[in-house]
Amino acid sequence: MKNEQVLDINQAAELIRQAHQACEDAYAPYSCYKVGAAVLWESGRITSGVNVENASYGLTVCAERNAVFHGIGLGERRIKAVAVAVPLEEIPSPCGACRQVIREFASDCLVLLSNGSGEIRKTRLKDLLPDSFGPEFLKSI
Ligand SMILES: O=c1ccn([C@H]2C[C@H](O)[C@@H](CO)O2)c(=O)[nH]1
Ligand SMILES: [Zn+2]
Repeated sequence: MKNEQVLDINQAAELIRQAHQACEDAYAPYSCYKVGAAVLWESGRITSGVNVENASYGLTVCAERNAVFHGIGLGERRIKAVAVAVPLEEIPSPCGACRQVIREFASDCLVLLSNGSGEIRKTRLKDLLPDSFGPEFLKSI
């Protein structure tokens, strides 16, 4: 049940810092809504990502998914926590697609949402995506 563990305060601060730092490189020329995300894996590694928009709007990929996919490509499989940061007043909230992608690698995990003033909303994947569908459902097939 490692996913249920509470994060060390320094790890949480570092995760949020990396999400904010990533946010600076977000590519969001159409929405101008820049997002940075950082994922803490069970290994202790942190990967980050930004939203990448496209002139063909539907090809846009969120910061959260890019941060997760970066870790998967490095061999990571278990997410411990995710931080999402925006440089605005409104605290961000991951979209449904990103919640489901995080769910693939964590049945539950800490989710830290931070705005431009450094305010933090602390929540959990289970609260953001209740009664979720995940890999275990396919194990009996
Ligand atoms: O949690 C979120 C919400 C939105 N976006 C991106 C997608 C798009 O580029 C822009 C506006 O939706 O923000 C993210 O990266 N993460
Ligand atoms: Zn998303």
